[in-house]
Amino acid sequence: MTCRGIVTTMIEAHALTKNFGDKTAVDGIDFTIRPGIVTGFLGPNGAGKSTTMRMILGLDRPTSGSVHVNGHAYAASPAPLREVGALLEAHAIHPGRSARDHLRWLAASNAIPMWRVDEVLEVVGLGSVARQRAGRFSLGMGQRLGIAAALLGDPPVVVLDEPVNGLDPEGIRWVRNLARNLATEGRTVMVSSHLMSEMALTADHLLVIGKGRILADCSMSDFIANHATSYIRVRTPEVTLASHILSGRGLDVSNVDGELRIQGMDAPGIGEIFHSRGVPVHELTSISSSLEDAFMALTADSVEYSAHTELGVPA
Ligand SMILES: Nc1ncnc2c1ncn2[C@@H]1O[C@H](COP(=O)(O)OP(=O)(O)OP(=O)(O)O)[C@@H](O)[C@H]1O
Repeated sequence: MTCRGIVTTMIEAHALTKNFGDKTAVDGIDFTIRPGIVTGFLGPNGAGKSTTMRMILGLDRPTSGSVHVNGHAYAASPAPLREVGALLEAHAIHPGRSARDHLRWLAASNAIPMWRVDEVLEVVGLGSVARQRAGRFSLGMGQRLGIAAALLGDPPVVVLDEPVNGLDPEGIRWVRNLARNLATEGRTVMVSSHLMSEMALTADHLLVIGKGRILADCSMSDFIANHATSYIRVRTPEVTLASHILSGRGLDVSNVDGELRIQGMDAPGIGEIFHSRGVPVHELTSISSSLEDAFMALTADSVEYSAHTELGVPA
């Protein structure tokens, strides 16, 4: 599949805000989504991801601020499906219509040639069920059909809201590869998720949102370097001696509430040193905090519905 669109297309938001009554869903955010990479839009439930994407697509009107695709509001686009392809969480497909007819109807209303319908049905793996009624489709098949609709106009910008929802592992891998291929072709690709583990495998750049605000806007590699930590935890009654010995070996040692956290050597190496110096060790554990942990820590204050409130005790 080739990208016939403009390869410099970007999505740019300035002070983008959306209130629903007295609820602020999106709170004055600024961001730029660039072409040629996959940007992961990550946040816990209720963070404002869908509302932001709906504003990008002109389906919700910002309360204030703006979001532009290729320099203009998307709602003003003369050929919307050729400019932005989108998969939203709740996509309306007439249950009695076949997958093929659904796409043909979309194609006709966007002046897209009919041969493109069969092409995208093959791309998403629905070629063999193209004439079946969409109402009988599984959640995963429905997602594939939604993605087919997003790709129909061969758009330079692709926005996918939680695309792996309902997909089996093979489908998840397929979406991941698809997003990466679309970016490699020079398209602007924005993918939302509430799963850090998924984004870690898909995104080049991360935009983390919590309670309507941007919490991080950085490359995936910077996020990993800054947030994914690993160290060796040591508990010993000889804290001062142990710390002195390890620091003398050039290791990075910190004392956190009486436990030593050591970076620069693995657990067996540290154990050997303590053994040779006769230092008693009560615990020697290799700790690695995952990206999921880092994401949870970053968004901990922004989670709307958390499960750690005890019954009867208000949060
Ligand atoms: N039409 C609406 N009316 C009132 N409140 C809304 C409306 N749409 C969204 N909200 C609220 O705005 C906030 C952001 O919702 P949004 O759906 O954008 O979050 P999200 O990050 O996409 O979450 P999820 O992953 O659960 O879909 C939530 O508190 C939500 O309840």
